Amino acid sequence: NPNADTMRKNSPSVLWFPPPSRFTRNLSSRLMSWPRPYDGYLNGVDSATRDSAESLEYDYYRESCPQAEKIIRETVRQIYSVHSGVAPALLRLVFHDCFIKGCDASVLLDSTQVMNAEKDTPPNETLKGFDVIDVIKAEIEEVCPSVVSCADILVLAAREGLLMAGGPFYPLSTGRRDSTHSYADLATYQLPSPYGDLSDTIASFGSRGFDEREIVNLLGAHSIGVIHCKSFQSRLYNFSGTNEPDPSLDVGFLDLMRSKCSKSVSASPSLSPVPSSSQSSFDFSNLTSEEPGVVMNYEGPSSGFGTLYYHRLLQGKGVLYADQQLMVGEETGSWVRAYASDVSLFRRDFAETMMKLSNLQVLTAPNGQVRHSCSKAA
Ligand code: HEM
Ligand SMILES: [Ca+2]
Repeated sequence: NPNADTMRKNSPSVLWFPPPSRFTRNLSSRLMSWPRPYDGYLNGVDSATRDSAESLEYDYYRESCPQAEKIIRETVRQIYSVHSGVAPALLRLVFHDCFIKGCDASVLLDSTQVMNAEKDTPPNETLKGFDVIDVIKAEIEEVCPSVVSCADILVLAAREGLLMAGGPFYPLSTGRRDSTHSYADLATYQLPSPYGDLSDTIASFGSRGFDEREIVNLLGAHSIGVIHCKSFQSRLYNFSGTNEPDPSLDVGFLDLMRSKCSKSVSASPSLSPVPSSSQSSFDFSNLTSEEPGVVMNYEGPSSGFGTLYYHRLLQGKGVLYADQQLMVGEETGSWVRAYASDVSLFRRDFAETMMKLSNLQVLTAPNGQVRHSCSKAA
């Protein structure tokens, strides 16, 4: 594909990571050339389904499975009490699901002989929380088999996790249905790259109906969780092939990040397999990774959801290039300042943008299905 080849040459800085071996085996060589994430794909939201969220219903399972939301809430709380990493894991999982063909649980499907799954693509290499969804689904299946969709479980569980992590609550309607397909090539090309510049990020979110205020707001999700070194390694040592660090990095921050991420990691990104959702022991150990990285609330858990992220951007201390890019735009920059100085504004907006994200392009009856196991189409 000469076209993709040219794009690759022209835009080395927006690539994700070199593909892991499993990916190499699974996907055709066409995908190896990895163009910019959005070229030719600015059709994220299909207008025919944009308003499908209106067919969701508040408390959709009140008769068919009244216990469902309680099971989700309690299971997430229990897991959170031993693994607080469940909150960021589920939040990111919702984002990666809803951005690719809407909130239809397409991200949860396993690869099969005939289909490469989203979870096996490079942008999803470090996604976690699949086993958490499996545990919740198994508990719900015991009381109401094949009634509650994986897509609903995912958005509800993420909301509960966020609440545990100190984030705001938001009401969610239900009645989403699950896809029968997983879209590996869309995930490969359309999930935002950590090396994307502001215009890439605006294009990606804009094509899904999010404006600049909402983008700045949603990225506040990077207040919690872990960012592994390989997601920002080249900013520290070899930015855009210059053999120099990213000049926009604060000097003290550069030293701090280098002390957490040694130069050698960049040469060989981990080829560890994507966590399997079909494992039998539910110890959730893959919610905590051995790989080097930075914990987003590294200055202390007491700082509260939201504030620190924006203050860091103001000081040139955004961890991802894409984070720091929010400061280069006039409008995005002023939203960073607004959220840094008004945490309740941030939280109110975050509740709203999370509702919007959770309702993106949903599948509702008679489309889609309700899976019995979230990693397999029914
Ligand atoms: C331009 C947009 C975005 C980019 C480029 C981006 C990229 C990334 C990257 C590279 C990581 C680290 C992965 C790793 O090293 O393992 C990460 C983590 C994370 N992202 Fe984003 N992200 C974006 C937007 C979002 C949004 C909109 C949300 C949710 C609303 C989100 C939620 C998270 C969370 C919670 C984590 C931590 C995950 C964990 O600890 O398990 N991100 N993101
Ligand atoms: Ca999806």
